[in-house]
Amino acid sequence: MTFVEGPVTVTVPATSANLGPGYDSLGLALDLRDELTGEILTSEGLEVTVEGAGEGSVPLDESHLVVRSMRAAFEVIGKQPPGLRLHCRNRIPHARGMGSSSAAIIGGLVLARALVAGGELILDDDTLFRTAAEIEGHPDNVAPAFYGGFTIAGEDDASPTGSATHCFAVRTAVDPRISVVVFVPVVGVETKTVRGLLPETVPHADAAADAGRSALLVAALSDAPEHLYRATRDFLHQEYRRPAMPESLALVDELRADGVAAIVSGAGPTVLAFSSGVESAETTKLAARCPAGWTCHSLNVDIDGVRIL
Ligand SMILES: Nc1ncnc2c1ncn2[C@@H]1O[C@H](COP(=O)(O)OP(=O)(O)O)[C@@H](O)[C@H]1O
Ligand SMILES: N[C@@H](CCOP(=O)(O)O)C(=O)O
Repeated sequence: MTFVEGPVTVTVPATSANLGPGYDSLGLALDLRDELTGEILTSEGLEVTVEGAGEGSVPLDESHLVVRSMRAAFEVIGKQPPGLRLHCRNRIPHARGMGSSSAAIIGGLVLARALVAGGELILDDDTLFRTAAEIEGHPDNVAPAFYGGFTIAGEDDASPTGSATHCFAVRTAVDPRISVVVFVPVVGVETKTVRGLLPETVPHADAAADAGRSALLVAALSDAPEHLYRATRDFLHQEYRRPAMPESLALVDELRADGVAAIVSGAGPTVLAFSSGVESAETTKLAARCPAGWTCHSLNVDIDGVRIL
C-alpha cells in the first residue's frame, strides 16, 4: 500500500446526541463543520496547526485527538507514515455538547484512510465506525458525524464467547421541515465529567416512560414534527446534570413552558430547540430567547455526514 501524495481535506459535521430521551443512542448531524487537511511527509515529524475552536488550548502533539484517531486508522491499515502534517479549521465549539470530539475522531479516521491508496479495502466503513465508537466510548455522536442525518446507534449484546462488543448504527428519515436553533453558553463542561453525575440505576417507571418518548421521537422526526414537544421529554439524564449547568436547564424549562421542543444538546451545556426552517419567523423568535453573552446558531440538519473534499 502506498500513501497519497499532496494534501487531502475532509469536512465533518457537528452533532447533537440524546435529543432528549435517546440517551447514548439517538443523534442528529447539524450543518456546522470542522475542516481537516492532512498531508504525508517523507521526512519524520508531526506538524499540527489549529485555527478556530480549541486554538491555543488543544495539544499540538501525539495526544491531539485528531492525531490519535489518525494513528488508530493507520494502525488498523498496518502502515504508519514517516511524517505527518495536519491543519484543523474548527467551527464546532469544544465541550459544549455539539459533538466536537466525535467530529475530531471521525474526521481523523476518515482523513487517515483517505491518505492511503486503497485504505478503505482494509478499514471499511463498518470497522471505521466501530473504531470511532470505541475511541469515543459511546456511539451516539460518531454515528451521525459519519453517516449524516438522524441515527439510532447502540452496542450489540455481549457475545457469550466474550469477544469484543460491537456497535450498530441505523440511519433513518428526517422530515425536511425540521431545523434547529442552538444556544451555546460561554463556559463548557467536559462530557466525561457530567457522565459522572448520572446514577447507576433509574426507577423502572422512568425507564418505561423514556422508552415510550424515544420511540415517539423516531416517528416525530421522520414525518410528524407536531409531536416533537412530547417526544423530547427525557427521564434519564438532563435532571441529574442540572447542578453542572443550571442556566441551561433553566432555559430548557422556560422554552418548554412556552411549548417549544427544547432539550440539552448531548451532555450539555448547549440548549437545542427544534424549529421549522432556518429563515423562518419561528427561528427569529427563538433566537431572541438567547441569554446575554451566549451564541445562537440557526442550523439545518446535515444529511451528508463526513465528506472528503
Ligand atoms: N477538533 C479537535 N481537536 C482536538 N481535540 C479536540 C477536538 N474536538 C474536541 N477535542 C477534545 O475533546 C474535548 C471535548 O470533548 P467533549 O467533552 O466530549 O465535548 P464535545 O464533544 O461535546 O464538544 C475538548 O476539550 C478537546 O480536548
Ligand atoms: N450520550 C452522551 C452524549 C455526549 O455528547 P457530547 O456532544 O456532549 O460529547 C452523553 O450524554 O454523555
